[in-house]
Formats: sequence, structure tokens, C-alpha cells
Amino acid sequence: MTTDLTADLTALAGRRPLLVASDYDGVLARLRDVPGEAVPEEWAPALLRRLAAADGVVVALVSGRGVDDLRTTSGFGEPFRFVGSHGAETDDGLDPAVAAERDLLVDALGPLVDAVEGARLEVKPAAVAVHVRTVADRAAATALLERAAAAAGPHHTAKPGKDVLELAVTDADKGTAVLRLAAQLGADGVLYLGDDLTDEDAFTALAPRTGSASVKVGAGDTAASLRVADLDGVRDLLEELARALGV
Ligand SMILES: O=P(O)(O)OC[C@H]1O[C@H](O[C@H]2O[C@H](CO)[C@@H](O)[C@H](O)[C@H]2O)[C@H](O)[C@@H](O)[C@@H]1O
Repeated sequence: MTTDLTADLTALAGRRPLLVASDYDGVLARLRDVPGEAVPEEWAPALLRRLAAADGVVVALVSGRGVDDLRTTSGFGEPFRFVGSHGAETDDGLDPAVAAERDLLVDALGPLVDAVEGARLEVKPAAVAVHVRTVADRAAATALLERAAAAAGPHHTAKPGKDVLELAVTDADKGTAVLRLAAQLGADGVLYLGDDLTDEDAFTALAPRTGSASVKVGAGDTAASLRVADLDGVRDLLEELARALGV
């Protein structure tokens, strides 16, 4: 882990174009029992706008959520870029054939989820997510996730997260998506922030890329180059970047 956060942010601030990409849940919004209630932290909209106002800086939201859900729940719009469904979906949309395959997953997993009190099935553009945050019986929660993975079968991509198991129709991941967006923008610098297992794909993808830094939010093993403890740490880091950018 790099400990000199200020030096890394100052170096990043000197690169243009600069892509500042952030995961949403657990980074810009506190985790809640109901996904639709996970609104951004009070400071987040204005601070992200400040960053995006800097010349040559693009701010992107990169989430496991579908893009429409991400826009609605976050309230974010212009001037941000959006990458949803763990990279399967961009501002340009999603392959329609993917929805039919996802509906087969809904048919297979719906009855399993309905049988466990407190569990919920989230239907996303390119995946379904089995949520167990509100399942009081933790053994039943674990068993449900195992049953869901088995029922989905090996031809779907399992993405475990915080009290959630997502079964995805595509093999997209956040690492490939962030590298693709960086290439589209011709980015000389990239900063990525994330808190969950699916963000490790982005941390790993960026590790060998010159001019890139990644930030793990919270505890746990990580391939990220930097770490902050929590969402207040995210705010402080982005404030410091804004100051370094002169905005
Ligand atoms: O990639 P992210 O932006 O971090 O999205 C990951 C998943 O976030 C949501 O689930 C998580 O947050 C919920 C709201 O706080 C919480 O209830 C749940 O336990 C968390 O796993 C979202 O619902 C999923 O679709 C995203 O994949």
C-alpha cells in the first residue's frame, strides 16, 4: 500500500485527461437495507460536480446497479458518465438479447427467494441479485445464496458482494469497463474508488497502468494502491483532489 496519499493525488492532478471513476454503493452512498433508499452522502453531488468542472477531468459512476437504477437512486445526471451492471451497460445501453436470458434466471431463482423470509430478488438489466441483508436467520441466508448459485449454473457469472449474490448473464467486469472508458477518453490519469469484491477487478486492472491510482474504502485484502477507512475518508480524499486540481 502507498501511504503518501497527498503525493499520489498531486501527481494525478497534473495528468490530463484525468478520469475520476467511483463505485456507488458503499463509497458515495451508505449501505441501507433497501437498495432504493441508498441515496448519496450529502457532500457527494456538489463535490463530484466540482471535480467534473476542472478542465480535462471526467467523472464516472461505475456500479453493479443498472444505469437507470443508478441514475434514479443517486439523482446524478449530467455531466457524469455512467457504467452500470458491473460494466455490461454504458450510457449507450445494453444488448437486448441479454434481457431474455436474464428472465430465465428470474424464473429459476424467484421461487427460491420467495421461500426465505426477508430475502429479496433484484431484477437488473443484465443480472439478478439475491439480497439477504434483511434475512434474520443467517444460516438460511447462506443456504439461499448457495442454492441460488447452484440453480443458476456455471454458464452465468457469480459476483458475490455485501449481503448479495449477483448472477450475471455476461462476463463483464468493472476492470475491463474502466480500462475501456479510459481508452475512449485517451486518459493520461485514472483514479478509481471502490469498497466491494467486484471493485477488485478495477483495482487489479489499473495496477500496472502508469498514471493510475486506486482506493479501497474500508478494511480487507485488496489490490488497491491506497486505502481510506470509510465514506468520510472518501469525502476528505476527493476534497484534497479538488484542491490539487484548483477547483
Ligand atoms: O457496484 P456498487 O455501486 O457498489 O453496487 C453494488 C450493489 O449495490 C446494491 O447493493 C448493495 O447496496 C444496497 C443498498 O445499500 C444493500 O442493501 C445491499 O446489501 C448491498 O449489496 C445494489 O442493490 C446492487 O444491485 C449492486 O450490485
